[in-house]
Amino acid sequence: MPALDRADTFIVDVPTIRPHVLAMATMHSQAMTIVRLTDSDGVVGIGEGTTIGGLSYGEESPESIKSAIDTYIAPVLETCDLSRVGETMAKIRTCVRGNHFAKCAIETALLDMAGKRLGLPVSELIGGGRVRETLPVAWTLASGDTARDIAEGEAMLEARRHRIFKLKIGKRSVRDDVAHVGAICKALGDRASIRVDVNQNWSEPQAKLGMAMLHDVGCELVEQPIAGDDIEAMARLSQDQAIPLMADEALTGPRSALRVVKASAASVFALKIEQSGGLFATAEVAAIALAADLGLYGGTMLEGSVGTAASAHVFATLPRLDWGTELFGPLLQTDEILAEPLHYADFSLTVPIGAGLGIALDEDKIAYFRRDRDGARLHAVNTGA
Ligand SMILES: O=C(O)C[C@H]1C=CC(=O)O1
Ligand SMILES: [Mn+2]
Repeated sequence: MPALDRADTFIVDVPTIRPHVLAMATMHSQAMTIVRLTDSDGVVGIGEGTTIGGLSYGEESPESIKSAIDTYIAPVLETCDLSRVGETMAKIRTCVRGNHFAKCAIETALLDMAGKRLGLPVSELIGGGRVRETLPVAWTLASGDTARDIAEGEAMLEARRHRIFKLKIGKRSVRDDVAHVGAICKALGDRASIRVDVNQNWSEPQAKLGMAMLHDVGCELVEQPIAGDDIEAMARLSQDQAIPLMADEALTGPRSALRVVKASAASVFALKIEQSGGLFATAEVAAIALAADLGLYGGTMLEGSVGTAASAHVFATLPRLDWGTELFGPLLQTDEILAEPLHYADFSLTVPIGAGLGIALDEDKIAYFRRDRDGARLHAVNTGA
């Protein structure tokens, strides 16, 4: 039986190509907690735990992901047959509550190992297996400046990289935000799909006003306008407003997905592997949405290439992907940590075909960007504020 030989975890900080302005934080770099598991047969698997703006997005931080793995999950792995992914994850769940991002990083690494052992891509080990080779990819316009966002959108269209744009709003007044979205819809809307993400920052009255105004300016979708735990208010908005409401922060795994469906609180689900608690759990969330005839969208926590590849393998198994994906995380970073970058072309990402995740780390880049290599080089700018 393959047992754990080594579990390495390290945080990697890579700068972003420009400030990324969200309602709750402005990012200047991304912090990725990478886990590398090696088993007694020498098989290696990698996974990623990543969030946005330190603790400003969710309940786990890069540091808490690392500490949950090092202190509580690795000792459980030492007692497991690592070739049995489901059994290993079930054992971890009995010892560790919550900590979905950390669990997702581990499950990703175990699936990478399982795929390498079997000679199959991870997408063949999830749900009903792979049904698509490429995924449409949105880009987030979030420079904080309308003219710069329009220029960036034009450049993306010209390069045939993206024709779906998500705008991050919720930081300014509703009217100022809608004016910003309206200007972008006017400039790009006949050639692109324009959506917004409020990241929970509106009250219900603000959301009522904002959603009605956004619909009028040509915006196609509103992601998580209000608090993700206010299912009743999401249901009122979803039923009363013409513009579709997409649930994001409200979805933290299959049970929450069922609650949202039962309340008719959203018409589209943003699927996220980390928020859901892993790749298998994401497939379960998707199954609930499909059974309820909701729209599907492949979301991101702005992971780097490891988490993005893992997400791509899950999204490649979805029979429907009505709203595309936003798996652009690696493109927001100034540098690539893979030996071979993921392939983006023709408005799409190609799902890797090799065994496991089908990717390999560039060890020199990892050595350069590791936070423990030369102290807190980028950490100060990575905490949100
Ligand atoms: O969906 C989120 O809330 C997180 C994220 C996705 C794209 C982006 O720019 O931020
Ligand atoms: Mn979102």
